[in-house]
Amino acid sequence: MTVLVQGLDVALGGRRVLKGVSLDVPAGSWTAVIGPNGAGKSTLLRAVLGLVPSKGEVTVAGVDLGKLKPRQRARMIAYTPQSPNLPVGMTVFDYTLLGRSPYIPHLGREGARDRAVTAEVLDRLDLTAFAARRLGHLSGGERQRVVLARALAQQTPVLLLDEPTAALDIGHQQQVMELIDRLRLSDELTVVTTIHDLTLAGQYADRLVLISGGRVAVAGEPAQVLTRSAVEEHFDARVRVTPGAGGRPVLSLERP
Ligand SMILES: Nc1ncnc2c1ncn2[C@@H]1O[C@H](COP(=O)(O)OP(=O)(O)OP(=O)(O)O)[C@@H](O)[C@H]1O
Repeated sequence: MTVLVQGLDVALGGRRVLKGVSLDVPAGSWTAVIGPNGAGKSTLLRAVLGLVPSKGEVTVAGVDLGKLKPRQRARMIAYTPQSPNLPVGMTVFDYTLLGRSPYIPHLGREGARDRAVTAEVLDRLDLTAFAARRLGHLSGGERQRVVLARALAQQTPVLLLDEPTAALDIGHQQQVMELIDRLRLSDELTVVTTIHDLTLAGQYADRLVLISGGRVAVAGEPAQVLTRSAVEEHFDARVRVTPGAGGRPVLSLERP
C-alpha cells in the first residue's frame, strides 16, 4: 500500500517542528528517514499515525487515515515507538498477543489463529524461549524485539518503525533488518523506519529521506543521499563514504 504524505506541518509547544514535509513511499518499498537528533523524524511517524495534530495530507492506498476507525487503522498500519511504555508485569507472549487486538471481537477472546500467529512471530524473532518471561525481566534489546513482535503480529500491510535497531547488538540488528526485508518481499509490506545508523539505512532501504530542521533536505537512493558533504552539512560529522555491495554506500568515521 502506497503511503503518501503531502505538505505536513506540525507545531509542538508553540514551535514548528515539521515544515511542509512530503513523502511518497511506493507499495512494497522501504524508506528510511534519517537526520540528526531533534530533526523531526519521530514526529513525522507520529503525525502519519495521527498521534500528534498536523496540517497536510496523509493517505495510505489513497485512504485518509484520519477518517478510519482505530480498529480499521490498526489493521492497515502498525507502529513501534522509540521508547514504548511497557507493562512490566505482562509476559512476552501476552504482550505480543496484543498485536492481534484489531482482529479479536469486542468482549471476545483471542482464537487459536491469534495464538498461532503470535507463536510464529516469536519464533521468527528468536523469542520463543522468552514467551513466559515478564517484560520487566528482559534486557533492553530483548524488549525492543518484543515490541517489534507485537507490531508484526498485527499483520498489517504497512509498518512504521521508530529506531527498530537502536538497542540491538550487531547480530540482532542484522537479524531484525533481514527479517523486515524478507517480510517486505514475501508479504509486499511497505516499510518506513527512522534509523540512526546511516550505513545500515543505506544497506536496506530503497530510498532515504534526510530530514534536517523539520524539512526534507535530500531524498533519493542511498548513494544520492549519503554523500560526504550531506553528512558533514546536516550531522556535522566527518566521514568517508565508499561504495559497498550493489554500490550501496558504507560510511566510516574519519577523525577531524
Ligand atoms: N511534546 C513536545 N513539545 C515540544 N517540543 C517537542 C515535543 N516533542 C518533540 N519536540 C521537539 O520536536 C523536535 C523534533 O523531535 P523528534 O523527536 O521528532 O526528533 P527526532 O528527529 O526523532 O530526534 P532523535 O534522533 O533525537 O530521536 C525536537 O526539537 C523536540 O525537542
